[in-house]
Amino acid sequence: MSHDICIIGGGAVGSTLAYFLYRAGVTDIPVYFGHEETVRAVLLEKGVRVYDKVENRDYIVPIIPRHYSSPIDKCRFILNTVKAYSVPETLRLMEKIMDVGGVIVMLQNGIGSLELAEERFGARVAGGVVYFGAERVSPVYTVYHGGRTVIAGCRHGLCMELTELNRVFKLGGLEFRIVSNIDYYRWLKLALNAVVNPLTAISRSRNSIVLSRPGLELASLILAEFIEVAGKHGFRFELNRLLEYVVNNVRSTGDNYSSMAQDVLNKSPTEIDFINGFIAKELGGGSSINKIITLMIHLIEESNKSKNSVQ
Ligand SMILES: NC(=O)C1=CN([C@@H]2O[C@H](COP(=O)(O)OP(=O)(O)OC[C@H]3O[C@@H](n4cnc5c(N)ncnc54)[C@H](O)[C@@H]3O)[C@@H](O)[C@H]2O)C=CC1
Ligand SMILES: CC(C)(CO)C(=O)C(=O)O
Repeated sequence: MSHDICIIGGGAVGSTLAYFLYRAGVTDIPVYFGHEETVRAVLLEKGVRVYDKVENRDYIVPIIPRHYSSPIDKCRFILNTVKAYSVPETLRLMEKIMDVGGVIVMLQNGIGSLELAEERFGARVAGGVVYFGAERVSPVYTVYHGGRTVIAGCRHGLCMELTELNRVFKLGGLEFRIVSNIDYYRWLKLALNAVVNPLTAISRSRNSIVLSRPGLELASLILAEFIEVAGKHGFRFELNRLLEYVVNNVRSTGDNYSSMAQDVLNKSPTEIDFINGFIAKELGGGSSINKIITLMIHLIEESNKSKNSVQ
């Protein structure tokens, strides 16, 4: 079956994107899930439920649920919204469902997922950074907490096809902005996630915890190292402006549990190696704050796996 837009990963971000497409009048979006039970639950609900906290309204978003092991569509655009650690499992699926001339948009936080997809699909891949907060309350229920922007672009060429996504998402109320320097925006987003995600995961708190005194002190320490690493890659950032950017973004998603806090609360693996772990590695070893934070999150992951964890 031929479709314009398909989504891989019907979690918080995938469901929210399906919601904005639904608002634009697109109702036949195949969404690929990781579990058969979720496919059945979506069929039963006749869609995924999305609560728009900004509007204080609940929606059943009609989608076509698929299991990732049964790739039966041909898609012009593939929006990949699985977690970074699940991306390798989706490479074969993307190969099967990408139409001739199709474009993949990799929307994971951190560094590594876009690179992996580019290795396989070359210039047919775009990167995207998501500036909204969404919480997966159950496999078929997502709360959208606010923020209305996705920034996307290709690293090898212009990807003019993306203008079509810009048009359709705009109709639904989401700004899908296309840029020629997507790497700059990926680094900027890395700064935000390096602060918000581990601090909320360690404290098991909503994003607004970052605005507390110790939150902001830790943010400065994390960002100082981030600036050093970004500089080595040719991106210059200034600490006070980065802190201001983090504070503004935390304010607009303050009620959200970051994706990493959700992972920790759900006892799932986290994306720490793609975020703070990446920064620590690029610093070249030693006992950096990003290294310590990475180890702390790994410790929490271990504790979540073991019986020692307090329920
Ligand atoms: N939740 C948020 O507020 C934000 C999340 N992000 C980023 O977006 C990405 C997705 O995050 P979330 O939506 O929060 O994650 P999530 O955990 O809610 O959703 C991921 C979905 O992918 C599915 N999945 C796993 N393996 C799969 C496979 N092989 N095939 C198909 N589906 C598979 C899972 O079952 C799940 O439904 C992450 O990189 C995250 O860091 C970025 C900005 C905001
Ligand atoms: C923007 C933010 C911090 C929203 O929670 C996010 O990217 C995430 O949760 O991973």
